[in-house]
Amino acid sequence: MTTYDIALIGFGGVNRTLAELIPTRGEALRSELGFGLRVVAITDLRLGSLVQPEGIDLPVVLNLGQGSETFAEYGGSADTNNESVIRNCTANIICEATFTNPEDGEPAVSHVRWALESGKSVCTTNKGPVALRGAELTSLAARNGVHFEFEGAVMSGTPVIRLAKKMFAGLKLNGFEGILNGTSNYVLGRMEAGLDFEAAISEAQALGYAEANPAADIEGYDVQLKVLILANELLDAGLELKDVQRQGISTVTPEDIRTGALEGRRWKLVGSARRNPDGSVTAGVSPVALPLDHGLAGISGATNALSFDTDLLGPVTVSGPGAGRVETAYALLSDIITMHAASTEVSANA
Ligand SMILES: NC(=O)c1ccc[n+]([C@@H]2O[C@H](COP(=O)([O-])OP(=O)(O)OC[C@H]3O[C@@H](n4cnc5c(N)ncnc54)[C@H](O)[C@@H]3O)[C@@H](O)[C@H]2O)c1
Ligand SMILES: N[C@@H](CCO)C(=O)O
Repeated sequence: MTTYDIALIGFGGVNRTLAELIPTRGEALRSELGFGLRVVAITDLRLGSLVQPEGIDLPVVLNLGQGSETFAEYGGSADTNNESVIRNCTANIICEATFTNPEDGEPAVSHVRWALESGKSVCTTNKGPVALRGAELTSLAARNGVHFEFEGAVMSGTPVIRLAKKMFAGLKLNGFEGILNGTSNYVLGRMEAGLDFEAAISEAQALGYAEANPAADIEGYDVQLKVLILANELLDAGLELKDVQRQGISTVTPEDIRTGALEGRRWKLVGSARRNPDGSVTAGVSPVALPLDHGLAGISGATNALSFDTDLLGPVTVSGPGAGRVETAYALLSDIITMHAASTEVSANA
């Protein structure tokens, strides 16, 4: 039985939930999928770092983080020591779930680079490294014979990136449009129900949907990164962040929402990309008042939906959770399952 040792970089909502899933889903993983998981290192800005090659006692560390205590009181350090932990710990897989930085992706880009350079596979839900350094990190992983997986960077655990890459073979993808931010979709829905903007954002934060700085959700930065990821991964668009036009929902007023409702329209934040006749790709994100019979108009709460425009099937739409701690932790698990399946295939063919 294979056991993968993992390191959790960032111990907030997503990686904590992964740490909760490991004991609860551990038996099913072992019996159904043929591998076990053991956490051997954790780093976090507030807690510091803890490295235990024999395996960290997860129930103990899951109780930390409410007060001012750090890992120093548990045999670790109050400093994150990210580079040394990532490079030197015994983990096979690094799960990167620190804050998304929409400007340059740091320090997560460095976290991923250190891991891949030291022969460790990486799964991440962090959009920064994937959107801003995706091609470079994918090729670094290939050069080092390890994996770089990031399904949770778009639509949390709902499979869209792997699904499109694996299942659309033989089809031509002309573009996509979708609702790709759970927080703004939740906020627009709550405003439609009469709640004010700030109260709706507070609710989305409490539910674990919002970014550390919710302006990233509200001003469209989060969807801009997701559109960039999808355009480059699925349309081979070769775009940079500045090529994706961005407008968020802060300009949508309660009055716009009321007027839209009277006209049979619903405001949604829509991210899209389309291949032009000359082969180039136009991509962007903006709020749109969709007619109620539009396929995306009925997507509510933190649910997301992505409609792919294919040549032989026409539109193919995937809908599911776009945010949430459990949903996103599952994305990391699905990345590890993918890595395991790839390793098993290699061994079978050897
Ligand atoms: N929560 C969701 O629904 C969701 C969905 C998809 C993707 N994501 C992405 O997943 C990542 C994690 O999300 P989350 O909800 O867990 O966020 P969070 O804010 O709850 O947790 C992030 C954690 O990272 C830690 N951290 C920040 N910088 C660090 C550093 N340099 N070194 C070590 N630790 C550091 C913070 O202390 C915090 O505990 C983010 O990039 C987010 O964009 C989240
Ligand atoms: N803050 C993001 C998390 C998922 O990337 C959202 O609300 O969709």
